[in-house]
Amino acid sequence: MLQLHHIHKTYRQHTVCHNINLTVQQGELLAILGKSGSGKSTLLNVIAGLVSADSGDVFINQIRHTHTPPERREIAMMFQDFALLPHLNVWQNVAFGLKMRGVPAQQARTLAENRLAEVGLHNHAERTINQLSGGEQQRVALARALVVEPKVLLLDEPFSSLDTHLRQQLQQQIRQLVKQRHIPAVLVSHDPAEACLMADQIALLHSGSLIQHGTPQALCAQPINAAAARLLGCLNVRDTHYVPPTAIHLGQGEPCTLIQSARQPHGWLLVLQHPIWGEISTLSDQAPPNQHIAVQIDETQIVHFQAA
Ligand SMILES: Nc1ncnc2c1ncn2[C@@H]1O[C@H](COP(=O)(O)OP(=O)(O)OP(=O)(O)O)[C@@H](O)[C@H]1O
Repeated sequence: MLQLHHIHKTYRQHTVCHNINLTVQQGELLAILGKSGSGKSTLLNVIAGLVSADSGDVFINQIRHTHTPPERREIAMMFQDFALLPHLNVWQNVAFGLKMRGVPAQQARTLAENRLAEVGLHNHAERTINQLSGGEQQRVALARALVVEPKVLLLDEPFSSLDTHLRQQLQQQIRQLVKQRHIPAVLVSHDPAEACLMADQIALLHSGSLIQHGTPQALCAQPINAAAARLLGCLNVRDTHYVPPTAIHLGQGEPCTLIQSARQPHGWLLVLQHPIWGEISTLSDQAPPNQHIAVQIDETQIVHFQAA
């Protein structure tokens, strides 16, 4: 289990982590969502020991690691840019961390090959890194992260350079491995869809503060304020309220002007001008009419944000 207690960090007078408290259980993946500069990487680096917090504590499996050097925290990190060593082949890259820990060469090779098999790369062990695609390189990075049997897995936007298909494959694979290995994992992301797909819980960071924390379903149903709703990628967000697309029904109620329609994989995304609620977006399984459409909003599903 990973626990953060009252983590606080400032750079000069600028607070980048403001009294952060979080717990990630074994086999659970926590996604940290926030805008650029909100403090996501700083928090990850505090967990890894690469940055010292001004105050607060990091616990791994109930043991305080606040002042443990990074190499003794038993944490594995995966980054956006893979950080593989080009002069070593695939299995040597995976075995590198074991070699540094003094594991005998043959044993390190066997363990590396087992991890490569786990990520579907057992036939690529002898290749050089530049003979691999981006997705394969990222799976080598995953095998390398897991081979040292880490107590915590940290993922700093590891999918941003992959195409949609590879990204989905690796997202699923990481989720499965975190469950199988029963380790806590923390994923830093800008992408609400990725966070909702992968995470058991999401923490929303805004200017260094944790503004909301919970399951993806709970957060999307009741975002605490407009900033939280926007971070979650919700449509129909105003500073005072949020209308979930599911609260909007087509075919009766107020006539609305159709501003825009776009075909999506799961139907039509419509943007409408409603006489009371202003611009709203909804999904429809039917092709929209030309200019006007009747819309009813189910007011019971409107979430009103707390006053700031
Ligand atoms: N070593 C440093 N010295 C001074 N300021 C820093 C340092 N590292 C980060 N910062 C500042 O702290 C703030 C948070 O940075 P951080 O990298 O944690 O944000 P982030 O949410 O990960 O951003 P991004 O999504 O762009 O990677 C930023 O304003 C950044 O400029």
